Amino acid sequence: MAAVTGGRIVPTVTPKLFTLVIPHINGKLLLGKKLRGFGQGYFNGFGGKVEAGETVEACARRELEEEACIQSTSMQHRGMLTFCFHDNPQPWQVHVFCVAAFRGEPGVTDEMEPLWFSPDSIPFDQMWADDRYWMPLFLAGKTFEGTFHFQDTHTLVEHTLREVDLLQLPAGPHQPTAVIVD
Ligand SMILES: CNc1ncnc2c1ncn2[C@@H]1O[C@H](COP(=O)(O)OP(=O)(O)OP(=O)(O)O)[C@@H](O)[C@H]1O
Repeated sequence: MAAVTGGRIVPTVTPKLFTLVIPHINGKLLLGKKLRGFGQGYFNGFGGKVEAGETVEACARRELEEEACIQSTSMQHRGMLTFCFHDNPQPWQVHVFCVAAFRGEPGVTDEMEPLWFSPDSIPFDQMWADDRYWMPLFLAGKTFEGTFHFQDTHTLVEHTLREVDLLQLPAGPHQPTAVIVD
């Protein structure tokens, strides 16, 4: 993809889309211990890559069901996080959802082991380095946007974070585009 700026053609890289879904009910958070794949061993919300033809919201619902065995009955889009990795030209755009109610009983899957945490026992030392920055806004019911730069995948070197009034979801079903790196 390329953008035209002041008569010059500037190559841009379309971010890869992800979801991150966190039930927050009666003051407690449901997080999952990742049992395999990217971020194995970390506690995180539930989520994953948005598939071709899928909306971001549909991905959030699907991942919650696949990874925690529950179905959201009340979900709110609360954050947009951009992760930039020094060794990867394609940034990740992660849409964070808060689940206020669900059907079913959280259960362990081959990917995640769900556990409830009170706000003062969130295991930040076993979580992604960005989580400790935006989680207070999430817990306070705020809507937020942030960009986090990682070196060597796990080392956070720089970030920006701000509250926003409104977040925009990408319109319609996801249509991945080829990454062009200049
Ligand atoms: C760098 N700092 C980060 N901080 C907080 N959360 C992060 C994160 N980096 C990735 N995440 C989340 O981790 C999940 C990975 O998803 P991931 O398992 O790779 O996707 P998916 O389930 O589609 O893949 P498989 O089908 O298992 O290969 C996904 O929710 C994504 O938002």
